[in-house]
Amino acid sequence: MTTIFDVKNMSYEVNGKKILKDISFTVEKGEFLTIKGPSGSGKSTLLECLASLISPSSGEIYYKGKPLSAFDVTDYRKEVSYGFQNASLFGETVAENLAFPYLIRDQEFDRKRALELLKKVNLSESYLEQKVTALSGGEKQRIALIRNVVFMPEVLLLDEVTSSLDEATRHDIGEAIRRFNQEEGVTVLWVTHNTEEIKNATKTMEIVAGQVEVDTHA
Ligand SMILES: Nc1ncnc2c1ncn2[C@@H]1O[C@H](COP(=O)(O)OP(=O)(O)OP(=O)(O)O)[C@@H](O)[C@H]1O
Repeated sequence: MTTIFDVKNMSYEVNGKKILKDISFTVEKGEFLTIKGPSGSGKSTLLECLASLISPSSGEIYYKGKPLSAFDVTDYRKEVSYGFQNASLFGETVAENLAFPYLIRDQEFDRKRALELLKKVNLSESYLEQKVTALSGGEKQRIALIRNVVFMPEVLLLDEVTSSLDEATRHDIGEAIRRFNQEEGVTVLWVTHNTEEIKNATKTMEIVAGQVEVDTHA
């Protein structure tokens, strides 16, 4: 088994207040972990640390055995992709957004791959040429999700990506995430409170008073 994350005695402190208190846990390759906890408990803070957007105040996060601080951030982001609520799209069209991952890799846009991904989140091919300003919130969220997996990452970190959406859209996105995990082996860490979404997980983590409690689903 490959250990993806090994979090060792990590704390995160802001303005003298300890949000995460000396937490330790591991995440193995292919796991589907959901993270829950009361508002303000530190769920986003934890994901932001794992995404290398912020640094822990103390302790260390190892990614595949190497401390996060030793990685080049650009290389790291290619492997560990981060999606959040109300993710913003840019440019004019959906195609521009899905072409962006190719642009930063100096590669030619693969239209076929883009169409295949649209299908995975239940959107028709015509969406490729749609203007981003014409999309609904749920459509934007689906495009943002597939933009994260144009080049399949090793890890998907997701922060409440479905919380403002209706049940049907939620289901579509949840199903796509489940498939990325089961069919493509992506390791998923997903902040969500939705019981349907939690059911797909192999583990649930709860953050309570700065500590993590892990429940391995039997
Ligand atoms: N940059 C910051 N400056 C001040 N306080 C911060 C900062 N970042 C986080 N916090 C505080 O840390 C705590 C944890 O925030 P975080 O966003 O991680 O919680 P959360 O569990 O994701 O909450 P929610 O479910 O409401 O999104 C909160 O009390 C928040 O106000």
